[in-house]
Amino acid sequence: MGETPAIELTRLSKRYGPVVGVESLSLAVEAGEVFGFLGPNGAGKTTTLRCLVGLLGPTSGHARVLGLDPLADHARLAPRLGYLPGELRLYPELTGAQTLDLLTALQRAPSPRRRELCERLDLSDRDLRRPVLGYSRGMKQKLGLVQALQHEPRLVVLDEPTEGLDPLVQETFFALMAEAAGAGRTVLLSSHVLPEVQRACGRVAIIREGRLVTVERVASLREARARRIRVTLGGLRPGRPRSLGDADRWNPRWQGDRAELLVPPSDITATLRALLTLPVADITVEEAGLDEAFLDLYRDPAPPDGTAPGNAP
Ligand SMILES: Nc1ncnc2c1ncn2[C@@H]1O[C@H](COP(=O)(O)OP(=O)(O)OP(=O)(O)O)[C@@H](O)[C@H]1O
Repeated sequence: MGETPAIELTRLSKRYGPVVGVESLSLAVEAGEVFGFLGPNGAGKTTTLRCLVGLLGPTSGHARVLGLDPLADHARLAPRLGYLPGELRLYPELTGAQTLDLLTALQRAPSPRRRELCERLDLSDRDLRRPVLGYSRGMKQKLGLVQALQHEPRLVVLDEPTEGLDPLVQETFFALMAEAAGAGRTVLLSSHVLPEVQRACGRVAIIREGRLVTVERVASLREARARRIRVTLGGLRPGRPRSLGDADRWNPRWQGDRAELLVPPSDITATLRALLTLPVADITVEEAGLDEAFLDLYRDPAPPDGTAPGNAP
């Protein structure tokens, strides 16, 4: 693409004393991408996002955001960056409108989209005149989204953006993401919910225990999903140990004489060959759900050197 990446992490590590937040994370997000950052609880998503927006400094390695250093160039980045933290802390006595004014001042930029966003996210003028102390969780999240997008930033960093939003508002959120992508803005969205990322993002990084597991196009993640084999064996003697021979390495789950196993597509032929040497009464093969493919990635052992395959746009 030739352009400076919107986000560039180079062996970024952040430790909290002895605790690893993230470890040697290298990643590039191109301008105009809607990029997902996916991982289980405690994987290091929030830590990475905080390093990107200049709220945390890395222990080693570095981050470049829109070609700038998030800490040293914070003032230059502020107008071009929108950030929705995972735990939005607001001053309870300020009204919604005062909160947005305060955040506008910190963004050092006008907020041409505020009214439109409030309307689309169903935050009425009456709501905006109330102190946020009385806001529901969903209303706070909507206010958070308005402030993250109101100044039309080049890059939007969203930590678990749909938390607390009802399904109707989630639809508006997805529409906003599609529009941002259409307008050439870059979005980085962290989540532990795969369908959300699948819907909004073109590429996704999967992170676990502070390390990058893989960076994939969402479409490839679908293709790479495991196959589920269900096999029924004939002639098993009660009380005798059950085995699928070589296919036991896929940890079959047994129920009577029937076993179920999840196998990566690359191993499906070899596994079927191994199974067909057994007294098979019945066998079926189908694609596993996308969630299961994703859980497989969560469970895989981390690569020893912190590198990950497929880290190319
Ligand atoms: N301020 C802190 N002090 C000590 N350890 C921390 C701190 N913040 C995060 N950690 C640790 O760093 C690791 C990564 O945490 P982080 O919050 O970045 O993960 P996450 O992927 O955002 O998790 P979640 O999905 O639960 O929000 C965890 O082990 C966490 O306990």
